[in-house]
Amino acid sequence: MALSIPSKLIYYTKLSKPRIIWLLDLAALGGAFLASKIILVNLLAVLIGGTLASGGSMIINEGIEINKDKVMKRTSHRPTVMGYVSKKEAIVVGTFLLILGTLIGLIANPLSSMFILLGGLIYVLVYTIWLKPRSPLNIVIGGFAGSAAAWAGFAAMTGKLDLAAFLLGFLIFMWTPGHFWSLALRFKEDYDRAGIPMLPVIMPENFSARMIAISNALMIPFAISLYLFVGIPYLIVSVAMSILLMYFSIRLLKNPTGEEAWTSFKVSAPYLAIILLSIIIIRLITFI
Ligand code: HEM
Ligand SMILES: CC(C)=CCC/C(C)=C/CC/C(C)=C/COP(=O)(O)OP(=O)(O)O
Repeated sequence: MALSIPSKLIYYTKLSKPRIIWLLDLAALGGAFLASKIILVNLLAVLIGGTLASGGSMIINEGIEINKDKVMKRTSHRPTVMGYVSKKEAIVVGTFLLILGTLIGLIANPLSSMFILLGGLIYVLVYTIWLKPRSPLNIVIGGFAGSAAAWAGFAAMTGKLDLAAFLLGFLIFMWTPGHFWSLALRFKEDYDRAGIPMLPVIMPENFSARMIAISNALMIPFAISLYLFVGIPYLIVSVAMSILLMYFSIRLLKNPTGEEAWTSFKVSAPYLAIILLSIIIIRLITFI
C-alpha cells in the first residue's frame, strides 16, 4: 500500500506507543537526578537516545506480533494489523531506531548507551520473542527493560551505578508486575484468545489479585528507602502514594473483577510518575 510520508509518520508515532515512552523518559530523568551532578548534554543524549530506542523496540514488537494483535480487541486497530506498516518494514525501521538511539546514547558514555541497548534487547528478545508466548513469568523478567531506562539515566551522569540507582531500578522492576497483571486481568479474554499465557489467563482471578498485591507490597520498600538519597519531603510523598496504591490493591483483593483491575492499572502509572517526579523536583531544588 503506497502511503504519503506524513501518514507513515503518524502510523510510526502511534506504533512507538508515546503513552508509554513518557514514563520511560521520566524513569531516565529520575535516574539522572539521583546523581550528584547534572550534565545537560548527556541528559539530552539519554532522553533522545532512550526515546528513539524504546520507540524502535515497540515498533519491532508490533512487527513481530501482528498475528497476535489481530485477534486481540485492544490491539486490533494497530497500523501493523491494518496493513499500513508491514512486518518486515516495522522490524527494519524499529531496528534502525534502536541502533540510532543506542548510538546517540554514546554521546553521554558507553555505559549509558549499553543500558539503552539492553532495555531494548530485553524487551524484544527476552520478553517478546522468548518468554511472552511461553511463560506467565514473562513480564517479571521483562520488567528489567524498565529498570534499564532508569540505569541509563543515572549512568549518563556518572558513568557508573551506585546504591541509589540500584534502588530506583529495582523499584521499577517490582512495579511492573502490578502494573501489567492489572491490565492483563482486565483483558484476560483477549490474551486467552491470542494464546498468550499471561498469569490471569492461566490462574484464577483471586490468585492474580493476590500476586498483584504481593508484588506491590514488595515494591514499597524500594520506593520508600530512596528517601535516604532524596530526603524527608520525598519520604512523605512516597509513603502517602504507597498507602494509596495498597488501598487499591486491597480493594482488588476483596473484589477481583475486571473493573477493579482496570482501576488498579489506572492508578499504577500515576503512582510511578508521582514518585519519579518528586525525585526530580526535590533533587532539582537541592541542585539550585
Ligand atoms: C514487560 C513489562 C511491561 C509490560 C508487559 C507492559 C504492558 C503494558 C500494556 C500492554 C499497556 C497498554 C498498552 C497500550 O496502551 O497500547 C501498558 C500501558 C502503559 N505502560 Fe506498560 N508494560 C510494561 C512495562 C512498563 C514500563 C517499564 C513502563 C514505564 C516505566 C510502562 C509504562 C506504561 C504506561 C505509562 C502505560 C499507559 C498507561 C495508561 O494508558 O494509563 N510499562 N503497559
Ligand atoms: C531503555 C529502554 C530502551 C527501554 C525499553 C523498555 C521498553 C520498550 C519497555 C516497554 C514495556 C512495554 C510497553 C510492554 C508492552 O507489552 P506488550 O508489548 O506485550 O503489549 P501489547 O499487549 O500491547 O502488545
